[in-house]
Amino acid sequence: MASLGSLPFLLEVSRGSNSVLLQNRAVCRGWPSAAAFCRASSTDVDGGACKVRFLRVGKGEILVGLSLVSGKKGLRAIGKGGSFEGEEGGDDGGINDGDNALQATADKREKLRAMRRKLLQKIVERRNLVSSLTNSEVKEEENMVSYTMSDKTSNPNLSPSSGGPAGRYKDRPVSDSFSQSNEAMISDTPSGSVNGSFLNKEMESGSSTRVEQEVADAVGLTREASLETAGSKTASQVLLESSGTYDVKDVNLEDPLGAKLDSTDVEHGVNLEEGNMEPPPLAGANVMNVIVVAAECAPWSKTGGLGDVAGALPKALARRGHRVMVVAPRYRNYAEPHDTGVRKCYKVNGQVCGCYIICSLTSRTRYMFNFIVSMLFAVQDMEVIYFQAYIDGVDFVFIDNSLFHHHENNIYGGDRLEILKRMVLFCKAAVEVPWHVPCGGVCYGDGNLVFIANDWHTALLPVYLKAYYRDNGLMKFARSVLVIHNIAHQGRGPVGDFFHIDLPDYYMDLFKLHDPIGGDHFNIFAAGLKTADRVVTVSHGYAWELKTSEGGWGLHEIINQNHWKFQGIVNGIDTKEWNPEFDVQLRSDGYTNYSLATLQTGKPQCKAALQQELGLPVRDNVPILAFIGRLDHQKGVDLIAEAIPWIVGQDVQLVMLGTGRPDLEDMLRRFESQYHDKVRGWVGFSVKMAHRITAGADILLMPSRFEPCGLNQLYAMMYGTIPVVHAVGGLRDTVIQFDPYKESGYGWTFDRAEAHKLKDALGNCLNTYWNYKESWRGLQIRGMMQDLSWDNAAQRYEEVLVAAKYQW
Ligand SMILES: Nc1ncnc2c1ncn2[C@@H]1O[C@H](COP(=O)(O)OP(=O)(O)O[C@H]2O[C@H](CO)[C@@H](O)[C@H](O)[C@H]2O)[C@@H](O)[C@H]1O
Repeated sequence: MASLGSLPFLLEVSRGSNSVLLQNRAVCRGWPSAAAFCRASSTDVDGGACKVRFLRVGKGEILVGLSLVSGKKGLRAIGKGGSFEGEEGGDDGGINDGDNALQATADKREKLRAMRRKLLQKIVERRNLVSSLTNSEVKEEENMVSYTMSDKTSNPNLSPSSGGPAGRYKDRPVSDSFSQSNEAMISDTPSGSVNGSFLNKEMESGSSTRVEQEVADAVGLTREASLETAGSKTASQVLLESSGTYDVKDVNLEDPLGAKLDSTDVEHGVNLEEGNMEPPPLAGANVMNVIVVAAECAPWSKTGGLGDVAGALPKALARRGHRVMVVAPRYRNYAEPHDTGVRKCYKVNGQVCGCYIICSLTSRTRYMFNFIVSMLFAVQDMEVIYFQAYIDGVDFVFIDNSLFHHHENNIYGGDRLEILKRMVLFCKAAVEVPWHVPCGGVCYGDGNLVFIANDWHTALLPVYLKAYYRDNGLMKFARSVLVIHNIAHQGRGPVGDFFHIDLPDYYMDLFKLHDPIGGDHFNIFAAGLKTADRVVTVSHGYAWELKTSEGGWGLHEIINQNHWKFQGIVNGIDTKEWNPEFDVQLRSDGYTNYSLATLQTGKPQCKAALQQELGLPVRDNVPILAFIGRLDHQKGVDLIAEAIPWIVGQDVQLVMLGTGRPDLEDMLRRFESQYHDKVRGWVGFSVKMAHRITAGADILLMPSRFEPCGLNQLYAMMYGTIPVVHAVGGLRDTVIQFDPYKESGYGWTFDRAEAHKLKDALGNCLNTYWNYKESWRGLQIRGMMQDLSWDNAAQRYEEVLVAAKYQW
């Protein structure tokens, strides 16, 4: 029995030759006087000897070692009144570390203390720097706001840089959210970096990498173990924790030291609790490295909802404590990311040598066929350059190659083989990012790693992960999750397309799908669904629909066969980008920000500004109906067209914004010229107008034939705009029908994608708008009060990531 007094301690349970059981390690920290306990899971101790040791990192400078040997399940070590004892067959062998070990550990501890002193010194220096900058920051923020208000540049996303403390962005355009994030970084970060988010990260990591290693050394862990122990914490978190300022309340949360030190550092007089401490990760012990791979990512590239999700979900995952990266193609020269200097070559558009050999071994004819294919489509070594930026807690990595250039307005454009070539290169380059691209000085590595691929464009990633790496004993701990945003697009082609994706012959079956009409074809989504460790879709309603022959678009059987790994999670929204209170698009041209408290004045002002901007009669008492979206069959814009004679017969105004099918674009233009006093059809992609219409309109129409989730109805509700939707997919999940008796619900729904159904629902909606003002206000308030943020969804995603991680 060893007395510990009342000092902080770390209890570490290990088994066999591993000094640390990374996945099943049980750690206990706290004060021995409390009844702290550590329970090792049965897999830790069943049938094997366990060693338990205490590491003390406190002022008393006492180290106590103690061994427990147990062949039984449920080993427990219980601390009571400053002493520890083994239970259930545990044998408290007493202190068994020799003097030498004690001396070595004492040395390490001394090293740690020196590091901590150095670190605290840095914190003091940086804090002083921050306070000296505070005044100038405030001024510069004001400047930036006024600059943005007068901004009349054509790109709605860009406003001139404040040229403020984020000196990195000085003298060049930077999106408003980036300016904000840089400012937030400057004020939030305990170290008070003045160099903008990316430099801040670099600064943190530059020193933290060293410190991490030293900390790991000091407690006898390998570097990998240390990184994995710290889970996916950012370098700054590791730093803070190693400096003892991390107030750990969750017993599952692990850090290399595990010691809670006094928050007031006597030597330097720094009260760390007053600083901007990062709270413990919400993900607890589940923190991991997450890489979201998508063909588009807002605000850099966006054709629709996928861009929004790729821009927002990662931030929510990062807020939970995960180390998160987004990988997207670099379609043009973006302002924020910098060249990492990393260059790699990947083969595209043909067979790899290994594949030729396999083919030649199996069949002479196949060899000949491959040979001809390779003659027709020469194998090319394409060099990619990796760019990187760190914004809002997320690493954004952009893959550069001339194949991607100038495609930001035409991401899925070009002929089938061109798109395929882009996606092959993108997926090949993305899957190796965790090996090659240092983010904040440290690569993600492939342990504790989950990729999140999105739609067919990146559905090759799970396949490459398996075929190139896991089948060959590499990336053994990396997993993949595939998210279905829209099953209608699948990456289909003739079977011969298989020879462009560089996979061994025996992978062909994954891609081959029989179409009742077209016969056998090549299908990328099918292969991704079969290969991914988990599959998610973006609402519960759509998850159900995908399993039906009507909703699965030919993939329902595969989805049903993989039911066990399939799940619906309703999208969230970026409540910073899409929030009437902070929306930067509402700060000029007569628009105004508003909240629930100022809804009664703010929204009418936005409405008047919208009418003014679009040249519609400025009238407060006329409801504005809006449609925003891609002009295609999915979105049901033709149902609005069918209902237009009835619509224009009402005292309403109609505003439609969209791009897509040329015939539907023409239709918008025609409506505008035909009903010029009531209808506006804006053909084009304008983020600014999407925000302004959402704020100024009273009613949003979403007659989608199918809608996996739908984001516009969520944005509408946040802005007090009432949705009228076809109850399908995610629209059914998110828009609850208004009940006038209970005064509940968020809008109107109709059950079939037919024009008369739309008219019925819209008629009821307009009746309420004109005659039941209180009910209308109730609808607005309920909609605005919902928590539609990504935080809930991120938690659900985390469950999926964990399930994937532990799947073998
Ligand atoms: N002309 C235009 N100008 C400016 N902005 C425009 C625009 N047209 C569309 N947008 C914007 O693009 C986004 C569209 O999001 P949606 O979720 O409605 O659609 P999408 O069908 O692309 O996404 C797919 O993926 C998402 C994400 O999972 C699912 O919600 C959805 O159901 C599924 O079809 C919104 O941010 C909208 O404002």
